[in-house]
Amino acid sequence: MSDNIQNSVLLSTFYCGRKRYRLYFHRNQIVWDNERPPYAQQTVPIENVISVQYNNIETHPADERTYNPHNFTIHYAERKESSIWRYNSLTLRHSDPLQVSSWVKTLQNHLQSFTQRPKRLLLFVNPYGGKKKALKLFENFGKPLFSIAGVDVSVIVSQRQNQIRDILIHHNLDMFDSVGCVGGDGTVSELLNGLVIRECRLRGIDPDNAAQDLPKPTLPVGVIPGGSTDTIAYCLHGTTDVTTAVLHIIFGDSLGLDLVSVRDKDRLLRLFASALSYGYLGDIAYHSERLRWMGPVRYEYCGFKKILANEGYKGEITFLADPMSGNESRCFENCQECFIKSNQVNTNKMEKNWKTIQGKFFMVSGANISCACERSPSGIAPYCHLGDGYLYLVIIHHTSLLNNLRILWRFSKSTYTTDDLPFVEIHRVKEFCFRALDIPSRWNCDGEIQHNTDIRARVHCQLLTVFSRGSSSVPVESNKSSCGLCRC
Ligand SMILES: Nc1ncnc2c1ncn2[C@@H]1O[C@H](COP(=O)(O)OP(=O)(O)OP(=O)(O)O)[C@@H](O)[C@H]1O
Repeated sequence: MSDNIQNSVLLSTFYCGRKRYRLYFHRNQIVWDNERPPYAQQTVPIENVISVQYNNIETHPADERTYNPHNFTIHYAERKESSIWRYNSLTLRHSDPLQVSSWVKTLQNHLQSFTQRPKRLLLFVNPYGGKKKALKLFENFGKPLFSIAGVDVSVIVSQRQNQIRDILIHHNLDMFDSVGCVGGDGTVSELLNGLVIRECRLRGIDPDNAAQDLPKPTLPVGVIPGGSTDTIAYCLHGTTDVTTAVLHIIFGDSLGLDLVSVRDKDRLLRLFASALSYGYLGDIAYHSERLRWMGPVRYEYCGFKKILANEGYKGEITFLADPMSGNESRCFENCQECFIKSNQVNTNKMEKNWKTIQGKFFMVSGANISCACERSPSGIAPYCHLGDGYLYLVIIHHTSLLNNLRILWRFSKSTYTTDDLPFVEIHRVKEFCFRALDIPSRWNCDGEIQHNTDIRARVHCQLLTVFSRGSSSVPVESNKSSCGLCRC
């Protein structure tokens, strides 16, 4: 932002209805206060302003719209509780049109300097996920806000699985400056896989060649929750509130999200953003898919059946470990850990410290983010950051049914810890391999089933740019008491 814009000062008195307000604009803050008691003052930073517009004069719908030179509206967002953002507006009136135009021009100039804000968004809507309400969610909460913000949104409602991925790989996207989706983790997964493969295609890179680095997609991504669990949206925004997610896209602020590639011997199977889980969670994903008609409750039903069965899966895990010493910070807005990584050249100079564990496991998970969601406010890897370049390998050895219930109960608490549970191991890793040694389970990869059991997973630091300001550091206590793990 240029110094001239930065230092501009405005001060006027306006009417809002019958109330008189003194309005200031200085150092990027809009402040208004009542001229008469009660003397309430409100401040809105310019970066929280969505748009500033003249009001229209009410005319016959057939007539051309004319604006009222005496009235204007400041559309802005304010943080309510914890991570939740809400839309608000302030309409002001002045008898002198010059006063109004000076405010409108100055504020609009400031907003134009936010060049990171999206103008032309390609938005995919998955009508099949969650409670099948994604389109309604967009129409009710997304469309009006994007219109106020002046974002031109092109909507594609997906018609089949993997269509989003295919469109992104094969179509010309030059007319868009951003892409987004309304859906659950599976929809986000289609989006990110499509974008990375597209970038490979454009740059002539073979994604199946593990020796080549995967390229970073150029388009930033917006994630609007519309699925069943919405772990990725929750970890990005600290909530699954749709309005909050839409406002995060409109603000245009972004952060780098790590992605993890999953390969078998010959090829790239897929990339994921939240978690890759084998055993208990893999089986839940597999069995619950056929019960989709039950809605999100299918996860509880399958989880309950699987936990009672208490099966164990023999396997071998080999991982490239990193000493986790002292790293118990959580990933919130303005995260220093992620910021440092965004400025670091990825040298991959880590000591090659491979370790192998063989055994019978209840569950093996590679978490790329904390995997927090409404029912598990800390997730399975509370200290995993969005863009730290690490995976958290959570290994739960096969144990008694009672111990399984203990771990599920812990996952549903915001004060999650496993230090006193000898059957749980957590390692911070860059890469891991898994080999099934007897009856195979499946992998649950961002909620999607992956049948190849023998895989190699590697993290790619901040490969995706996502619209988000991060979640608030004030944790929200879960108000649901059911088990958290089976829905992660
Ligand atoms: N039109 C469609 N018809 C059928 N399947 C679709 C369609 N569009 C997308 N899909 C697929 O639907 C599946 C489920 O979508 P999604 O993951 O978004 O919802 P969910 O499983 O209810 O939510 P979550 O993953 O957050 O639990 C994904 O595999 C996605 O690829």
